[in-house]
Amino acid sequence: MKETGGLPFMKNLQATVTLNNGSEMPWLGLGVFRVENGPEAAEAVKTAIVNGYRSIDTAAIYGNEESVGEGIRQGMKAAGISREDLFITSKLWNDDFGYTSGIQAYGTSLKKLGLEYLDLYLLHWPVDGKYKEAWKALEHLYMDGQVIAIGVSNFQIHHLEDLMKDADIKPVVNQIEYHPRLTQEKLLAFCRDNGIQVESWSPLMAGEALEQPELKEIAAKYDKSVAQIILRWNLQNGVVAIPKSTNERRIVENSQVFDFELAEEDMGRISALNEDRRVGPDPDNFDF
Ligand SMILES: NC(=O)C1=CN([C@@H]2O[C@H](COP(=O)(O)OP(=O)(O)OC[C@H]3O[C@@H](n4cnc5c(N)ncnc54)[C@H](OP(=O)(O)O)[C@@H]3O)[C@@H](O)[C@H]2O)C=CC1
Ligand SMILES: O=C1CO[C@H](CO)[C@@H](O)[C@@H]1O
Repeated sequence: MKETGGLPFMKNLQATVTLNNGSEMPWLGLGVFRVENGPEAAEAVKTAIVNGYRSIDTAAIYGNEESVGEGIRQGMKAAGISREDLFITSKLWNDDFGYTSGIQAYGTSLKKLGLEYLDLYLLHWPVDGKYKEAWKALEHLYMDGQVIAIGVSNFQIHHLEDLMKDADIKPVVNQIEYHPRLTQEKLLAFCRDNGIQVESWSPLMAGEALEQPELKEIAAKYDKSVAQIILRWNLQNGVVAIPKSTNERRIVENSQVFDFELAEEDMGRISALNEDRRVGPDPDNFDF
């Protein structure tokens, strides 16, 4: 494989970033939102693991934890790896934001997944008036050794500042919508300054970004697909990415982003596509 001179820390699909609690998280993982609980979810997870993925991102609200667990077991067996080689994330859904309910929901997710622990457990959305109590539940799970790391998702700067005022443990990760149309630079800088790793959801804009003419032009220049260009742009910005696919060819394609490097000029061209445009809900104005 060609050396990526500027980025010696991201050599391949198993390359990890060290989180603020010392644990290691792969730079790239598989997302499984909108994948029904059943053979398709299990197959996608197994396919990803067999093709070298080590990180899987699910959530209680996706309703597919059982099949994701099945895929994990099949994938480990087929790839000849063990649980410690994987990084599994799930998320506490908003309805369970409370101390006792948060702890119980974690147990339910583990049971559905058939796992003894998660590598990362996230608060799914910053539910007003509830996220601090829910965070206490995650802190308990962490202090009790039941989970390797805890973090948040969809938190804006003001949510993070408010949470960290009272928290005993800092979130390791903030998983946010992030793609060339939504670069959230202030939030990224805040997370960087506070040692919180940013992770991108809908990195491909749920598919919408793939027809963008400027991205197509850059893709042609590097002889890569638009998806690969976007994912590489994520990594070079220091952002972990979890693209979703249930198609084997695209699962593999999305993983082939460690053998080339985008020039500064092209990184800038991609970032300049920002329009502060979301494909998902606004963390300051959601009603679920
Ligand atoms: N924390 C949060 O609030 C949220 C978290 N997430 C997480 O982030 C993950 C990724 O986000 P998601 O919204 O799924 O969207 P993505 O941006 O990952 O896009 C997924 C879509 O792009 C298609 N696709 C994937 N790879 C390629 C490719 N190489 N070429 C062409 N098309 C491709 C997929 O279709 P196909 O499967 O047919 O390949 C699918 O339609 C989720 O699955 C979930 O785990 C998502 C939303 C919110
Ligand atoms: O992960 C998720 C996928 O999208 C859903 C609705 O848009 C959200 O509930 C959730 O954040």
